[in-house]
This record gives sequence, structure tokens and C-alpha cells, in this order.
Amino acid sequence: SPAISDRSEDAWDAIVVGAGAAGIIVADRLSQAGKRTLLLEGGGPSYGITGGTQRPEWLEGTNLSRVDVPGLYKSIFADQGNLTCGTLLNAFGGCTIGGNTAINAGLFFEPPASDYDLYYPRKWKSADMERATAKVYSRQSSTDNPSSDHIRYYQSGYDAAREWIVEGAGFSQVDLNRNADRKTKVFGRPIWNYHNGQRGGPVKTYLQSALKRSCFQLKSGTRVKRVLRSGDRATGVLTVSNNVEKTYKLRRNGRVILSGGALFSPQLLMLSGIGDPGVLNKIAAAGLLDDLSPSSWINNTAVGDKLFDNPNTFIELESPEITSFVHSYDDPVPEEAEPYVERRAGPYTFASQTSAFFNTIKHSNGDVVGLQGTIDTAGYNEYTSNHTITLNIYGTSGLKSTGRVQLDENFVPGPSQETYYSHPRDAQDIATFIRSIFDALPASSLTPLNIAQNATHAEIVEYITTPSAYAVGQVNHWSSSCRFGKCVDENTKVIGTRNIFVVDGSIVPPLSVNPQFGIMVAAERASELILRL
Ligand SMILES: Cc1cc2nc3c(=O)[nH]c(=O)nc-3n(C[C@H](O)[C@H](O)[C@H](O)COP(=O)(O)OP(=O)(O)OC[C@H]3O[C@@H](n4cnc5c(N)ncnc54)[C@H](O)[C@@H]3O)c2cc1C
Repeated sequence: SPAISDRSEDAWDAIVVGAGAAGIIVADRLSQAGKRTLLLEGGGPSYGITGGTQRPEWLEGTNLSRVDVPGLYKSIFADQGNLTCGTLLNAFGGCTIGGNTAINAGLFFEPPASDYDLYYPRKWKSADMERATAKVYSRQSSTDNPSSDHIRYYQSGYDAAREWIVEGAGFSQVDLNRNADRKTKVFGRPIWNYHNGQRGGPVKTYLQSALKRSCFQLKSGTRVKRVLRSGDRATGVLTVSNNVEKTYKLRRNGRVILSGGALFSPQLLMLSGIGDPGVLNKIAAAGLLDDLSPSSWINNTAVGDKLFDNPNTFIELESPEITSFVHSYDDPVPEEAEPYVERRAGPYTFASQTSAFFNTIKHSNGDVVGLQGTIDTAGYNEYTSNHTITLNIYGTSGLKSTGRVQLDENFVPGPSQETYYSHPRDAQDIATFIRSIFDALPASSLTPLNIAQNATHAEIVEYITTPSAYAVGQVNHWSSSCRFGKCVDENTKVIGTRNIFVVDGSIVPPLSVNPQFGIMVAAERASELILRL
């Protein structure tokens, strides 16, 4: 008989769906433990190392793709190439090897211990997470000074922000990861997961170790349509690749791990007959659950519920002392392109953030709400003089507004409207934060352009909750749509199933920091727990 060279004919101990921040790590750890592991990714090549070749002319002759160069981060918003999810998602996101880690800014902030102790269940408290955090640090390098010449470029916005936030508002200047537990009145340099002046992330680290193992296989360009199951047990997955459907089977004690991200994993559960019965009825009416009788649906309204994203506001600031900077995709000045190509030096080694700061608001009932500001080297939209910069203000942990993963008429997932500001306290808290830092503006040379410096608290609430180019946009820090206790159990197993797991942003509660670091730690922890089962 002919030799079977394609091991997809075999059965797998673990089928991991989605090669993003979490999926790559879980697949690496399970294959390291000797499990026959198949990692399925709907998207295609991204970084040069994955076969990605999309690049501007000035990178011709290198092995870099646009994904590798931190300074080309923002170009993704103007031209997505084939890196993003397009019509598969009602939001902006990376559908490519690396998922959103291949298109994000690479900001890499460790969550404070209090996030684990306040918002996670048993087995996930800060003491349980120390090992997982140490594992992430040992695999994934990070830096606050990425240029090989150790010069930080275009720092006039940093200097102005420091005058304002540290000298004016009294925040402490700290190394934000060495002091990860401090999230009240701290200011510091951005920290990225870059390595040697290039984009880092799990594709450059965990995926490379997995690829060396014979028990591991990555199949890109392969979308999972649904999990196949017999009752509460998954038996495999149905995929589509180049319009051809194919089944991948699990071994007897095998597991499916969904790591498609906080919008796609709930969608996939629903398309597999697991979720809110009202939604399952609609999917069935469209003929998409034909092989599952309603008696084998697993009704769970927590699938896709309590979706979170950071509500954000862009505040445009101007100062005669600032020189703005915008990276160019096609045509960087030779004095900035050459040092990058030759020795990974210059401003193309960073994605344009110059500082970040954090604060908290403590409510009388004990709730603690996290707030974050991140400052960029350029203005935005109507405010792009050579002297403007953008402050991006987020509400983070402890916010009360959440939405749902909503499927449209084509069953494409996206956020429901209540995701932002559906609870009035959130806007009050964020406005309080903005008002308090605005009080310190006179200490700096900065003038806000889109919100008046003397705006009242009520005016700020109105501004941040009224959709505009500067407010109520999607930050795409999706999380929390398959929460512990209701959607998955403490071992990340979907409640009501025997062997279907969710490990990605879906299980991570709203964090005090940008989500990638916390999602990677969650993947390390989930791998430990799954391997113990
Ligand atoms: C523009 C942008 C900038 C960001 N900047 C930062 C930042 O600087 N710092 C930070 O911490 N976070 C940032 N984030 C967020 C961060 O990247 C994400 O939170 C994180 O990558 C999510 O990880 P995940 O494992 O949940 O899924 P993802 O990284 O989203 O990966 C999911 C993968 O699964 C695949 N997939 C989904 N469904 C299927 C299916 N059915 N079949 C096959 N494959 C499937 C997708 O194609 C995708 O590749 C940013 C996000 C965006 C969009």
C-alpha cells in the first residue's frame, strides 16, 4: 500500500485550534510531554521564519517580512495584506501564524499579582501562577530599549509626558515589569517582547521548539469548521482548506483545545452545538448542526458571555517642544532604513510608544478599578502637526461593562454593543482619571487638542462615551468570553464536555495590563493543569 506521508491520516492526542498567543504555547507544552499534537491555523505565513514574504522594497534581499519589523506595526491599519481575518470576523484581528501576536504592538506587561488573587479561581491565584510566569520569562525575552545601539529614538514626547505625569501628577517612575505588582501612580518606559530589534512572540520561541518534535505538526491555511463529537466527547474536528473539507481524528483519550481567541473560540463552540440554546436554534435552522440532534446539544449560556475589551479614548496633545514621528512603510529615510537593515538599529526597532502609566481607583465597596495610559510618537486623525502626540487612555481591570460574542446572520462573530460603557460607573471612573491628570498639565508644555484642558468631569464623560474617531473604538484586547466556573472549569475544560478545552483570551478575566503577557501565562498554567488530568 502507498506510504502515508501526510500524518493527518493518523489520530491525535491533542488537536489545538488556532496558532495565536495561547495555542502555540499549549501545543508546544503538550508535544514536549510526548503527546501527538496537531496545531491547526486558519491563516497563512506571517514572520519571515514562517515563510512570510510580504515586505516593502527597502527590505528586499533580507529574510524579514513586514511582520518582523516593529516599526511597521501601524502599517497594518492601512493595508492588511492577508494577515487579518477580513470577513471572518466583525472586528480587527490577526488570522495568520501567530494570530494577533503577529500584528500587535508587542507591548509586554506582566499582570500584577492582584489580578490573579482578585479575579481568578482556585488553582490560578498568584502563588499558583509564579511558575507559569517564570516559564514565560525564560522562553520569551523582552526589552524597553530595543535598538542595537541602545539609543531610544524620538523621545521628545517621553520627556514631555514625564514632566506632566511624574513631576506634575506625582507618579513614581519605575521599571514596569520589575514592579509589576505596582499599578497605582506608576509611570515608565514601554516594554516589548522584541528580540534583537525584531518582533518576538510565541512564533519565534515556542513554535520553533515544537516544530523540532516529530510528534508535532502545524497545518496552516486550515480552518476548523466545528468540533465533531459523540455526545459529550469530542472525536475530532472538521476542517476546510482550499475549499476541501477534511476530518482530523482524536485518539481514544485525545483532547481538543480551542485557542482561536475570545471571539472565535465561543463561535466554534456554538457551531459545534455548545452554547446558548437560542443561538443553537438559529444555527440549526441554517442547517449547520445537521448531524447533531437537539438532544445532544450542550446548553450553556455562558459560552460567549461577558466579553471584555478595554474602552479607550485618544487624547491628542501638542507642545512646541515635541517632534512627532510617523514610521513609513514604503519609503523610510535612508538614514533610518539602513541602520535597521544593517544592524537592527534606529526607530524601526520600536512600534512608536514612548511611555506608559497606570493608576487605580478604589471604591468604597472594595472594588479596585485599573486605568492605563500609553503615549505614542504621533498625532492622529485631525491632529497631526509635527508637534502632536497621542495619549491612549484605557479602563482595565475591575470595570463593570461587558458584552457578548454575537454571531451575525452569516454566523460571523463580533462584540455586542454593551461591551463598552453599558455600566455607568466605568465612564465615571475613566473621566475621574482623565480629570485628575489634566489638573497636572500646567506642569508640562502640553496642551490637549480634542478635549479642553478645563473640561468638567461631566463633559469628559460625555466625550468618552460618544462614538467618534477618538472614543468608543475597539481596542481588540478581547477577553473573558468563556469564563471560569460557568463556561470552563478550573482545568479549562468546557463544562458539560469530557475533552473539549478553551485556552486563550476567552478564559482570561479583564487584566490591569495589555493582554498578551497574561494570555501566555494562562497558556502555560493551562498546559500544566491539562497534563495532570
Ligand atoms: C492591532 C492590535 C494591537 C495589539 N497590541 C497589543 C499589545 O501591544 N500588547 C498586548 O499585550 N496585546 C496586544 N493586542 C492583543 C493581543 O495580541 C491579543 O490579546 C492576543 O494575541 C490574543 O491571544 P489569543 O491566544 O487569545 O488569540 P489570537 O492571538 O487572536 O490567535 C487566535 C488564532 O486562532 C486562529 N483561529 C481562530 N479560529 C480558528 C478556526 N476556527 N480554525 C483555525 N484557526 C482559527 C486565528 O486565525 C488566530 O491566528 C493587540 C491586538 C491587536 C488586534
